[in-house]
Amino acid sequence: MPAPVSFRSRYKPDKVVVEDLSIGAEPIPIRVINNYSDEKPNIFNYATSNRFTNDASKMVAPVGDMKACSCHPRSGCLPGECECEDASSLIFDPESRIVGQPIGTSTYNDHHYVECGSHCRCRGKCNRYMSHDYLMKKVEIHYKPNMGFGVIAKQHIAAGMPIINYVGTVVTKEYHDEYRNQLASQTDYIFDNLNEEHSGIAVLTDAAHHGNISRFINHSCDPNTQIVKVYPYIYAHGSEKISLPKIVITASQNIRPGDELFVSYGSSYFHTRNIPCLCYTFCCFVPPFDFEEKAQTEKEAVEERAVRRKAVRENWHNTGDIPSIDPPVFDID
Ligand SMILES: C[S@@+](CC[C@H](N)C(=O)[O-])C[C@H]1O[C@@H](n2cnc3c(N)ncnc32)[C@H](O)[C@@H]1O
Repeated sequence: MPAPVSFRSRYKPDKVVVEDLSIGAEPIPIRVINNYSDEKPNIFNYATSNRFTNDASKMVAPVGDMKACSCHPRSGCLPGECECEDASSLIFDPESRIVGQPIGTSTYNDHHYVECGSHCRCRGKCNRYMSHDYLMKKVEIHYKPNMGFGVIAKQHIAAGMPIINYVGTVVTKEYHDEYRNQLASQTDYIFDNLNEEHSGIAVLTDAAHHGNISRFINHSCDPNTQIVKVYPYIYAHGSEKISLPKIVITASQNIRPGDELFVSYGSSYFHTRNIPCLCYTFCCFVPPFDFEEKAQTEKEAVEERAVRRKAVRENWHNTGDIPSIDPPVFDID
């Protein structure tokens, strides 16, 4: 009689290539799984908060310049009474879930939230805050041949819940244009958190060398997360400086363990880089829409990515110091 095959032995365990990507910076370790090769993510500084180039930090208004709410600490900061609440386009329930707004879209420009904090009269005791500097959800980074590394949820995340802040080096657009050429293939991790609609000042968050797991979130034309801009203060009209929002990635639908997190980069991301979108969703809005044609371009894209990764790795081995091409920075948060 053949020996019974145990359920476990039929499945290969995941190959862990990094035990904790955050090297202890996050409360929950982040494993990196690559069942295809020994490749690890390119080297970067894992960080839980933004850092600013000198030019960008001069643009950010000091706390004293910004307005806050004058609610009593026990008032609960209710709509119609709280200035922070009234300045927000989103409403949150007591568990900090987005409610009262059609969710499921990813256009972050329409979604902003002003959270209360220690600078308000309520001292932030009202729980009207949603940006967490640390990762509050269990996730893993998994390698897939078509898109490279991506973020996989390892727990249920309810629709509307914040997941992680997009963290990187904050630079003004002008400054970035200047050093963009040096970075050439490193522009994959730039988030355009343009503040132009408020102040005319354009700011980017670049997570190429400094960032957290949000830099690994891949694109889908049918994403399950959306971006919310969270302002720490009420924007003071007429100010020459900006109130810089935190970029918070929130679940736009219920996410189950094993689901990959996707955000929408917008079609211009793919047009400017001339690469195909490989999300394979039926609502894919990036040409080519033909699956056969896409399969060919996918092969090219995978090859091209392998070449780019190799170049970055070689640069790292030769110079031993990729972060040296980063602009000078200092931390202000
Ligand atoms: C912000 S990075 C995401 C993390 C990346 N996968 C990695 O391994 O570092 C963006 C890059 O991931 C890949 N990518 C993400 N979503 C994709 C998609 N829908 N189709 C094709 N490539 C995608 C592209 O190479 C893109 O430039």
